[in-house]
Amino acid sequence: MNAALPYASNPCIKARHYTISSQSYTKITSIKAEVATHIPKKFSQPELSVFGIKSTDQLIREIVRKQSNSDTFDVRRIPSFNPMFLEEAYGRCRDICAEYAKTFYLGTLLMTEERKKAIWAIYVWCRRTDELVDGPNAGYISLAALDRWEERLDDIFNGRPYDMLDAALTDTVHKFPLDIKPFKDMIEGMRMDTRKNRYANFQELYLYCYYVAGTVGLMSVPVMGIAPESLLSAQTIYNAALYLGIGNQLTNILRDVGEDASRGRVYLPQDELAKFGLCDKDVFSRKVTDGWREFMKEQITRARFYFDQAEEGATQLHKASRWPVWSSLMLYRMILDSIENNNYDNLTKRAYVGQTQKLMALPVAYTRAMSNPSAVFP
Ligand SMILES: CC(C)=CCC/C(C)=C/CC/C(C)=C/CC/C(C)=C/[C@@H]1[C@@H](COP(=O)(O)OP(=O)(O)O)[C@]1(C)CC/C=C(\C)CC/C=C(\C)CCC=C(C)C
Ligand SMILES: [Mn+2]
Repeated sequence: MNAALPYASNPCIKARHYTISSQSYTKITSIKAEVATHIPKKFSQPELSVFGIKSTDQLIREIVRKQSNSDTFDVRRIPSFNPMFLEEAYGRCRDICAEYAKTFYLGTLLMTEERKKAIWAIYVWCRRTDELVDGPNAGYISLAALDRWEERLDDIFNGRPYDMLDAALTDTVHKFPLDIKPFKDMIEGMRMDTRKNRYANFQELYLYCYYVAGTVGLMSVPVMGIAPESLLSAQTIYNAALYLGIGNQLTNILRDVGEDASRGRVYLPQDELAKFGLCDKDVFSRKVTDGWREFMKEQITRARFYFDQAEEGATQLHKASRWPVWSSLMLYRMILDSIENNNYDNLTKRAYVGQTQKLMALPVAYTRAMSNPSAVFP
């Protein structure tokens, strides 16, 4: 199908005429087959340094250096919590994770006791952070409130938690070498969400995805642990964690197009919508056209690319963490299949993965997770 749209019939095109030949479109759809062998220019990772902030390589290098060198690691006051208090704190984190994130919660049940508690504590902090701008009270959020939330984060890391849920994270940062930087960057992502509800291009969207989701990957690696027998560098594995977060967020954005539009938010890159003769009006009209389907095929291909890049790192994690991470990776990626099965109607339908499908994926995730980590991919 030629996705070219004549100028006259396209209500969204203002000053420029966009065409995409069928040959180049075939090239894009065939890129999926190539993605396992090399990183095609089209989907190479945009660099954060273009925004005047540290590149992801620099960011990860600093985190890895800090975490591998205990005497430079942030000195924290060692909290002395009552064991009963901590048990209740983690129990509340567990209940929140089970209630609000069934897929992640299923993944955590495959983890060791200490790791699952740590992820529940990290999840709760992430969910509370997200709820500041996405929750029922988001209308009252201010930059001052986000600054106060960041001060509370500093207190958590300094052994002075504000409440029981914060205390679970204080205990976690004392048990695992978590760095505060990804947590601070997630708060920066929420500041970005309060001032920005359109994204001109993928570079801008990538920055947002790093802030709200890539950071989750960076937070999680010290808890998941790296396989001692892994031949890959920590930097490579952290990059994979970043990719998993990016893949999750891109998928989340594609799943929630309708829901986000009803809140006046369009995360889809404006220049890529325009390339297919689309604009915000098409999103708000909820009309699933052929142009929309072609646009969605490219978006799904790119999201899958990031999951594919994460696979290499997931296999290099500590043996006890690989199955939960592989499960989470596969289950979230299956949302993309659901969007395809809905014939790309993510404007009126919310794609989901049924419980049976989730359970059937677990043994497949297990076999993928148990492949040999020292078999470094070509
Ligand atoms: C088992 C497992 C993977 C656990 C990770 C659980 C965890 C800590 C998740 C935090 C999720 C969260 C609430 C983040 C706040 C911002 C936000 C909402 C991010 C989006 C998540 C989806 O949330 P939800 O589906 O509830 O969406 P709605 O709010 O309803 O729209 C995100 C899409 C980001 C999620 C990112 C990850 C889960 C990244 C996980 C990466 C790792 C665990 C790294 C693994 C390591 C390697 C080497 C691959
Ligand atoms: Mn969402």
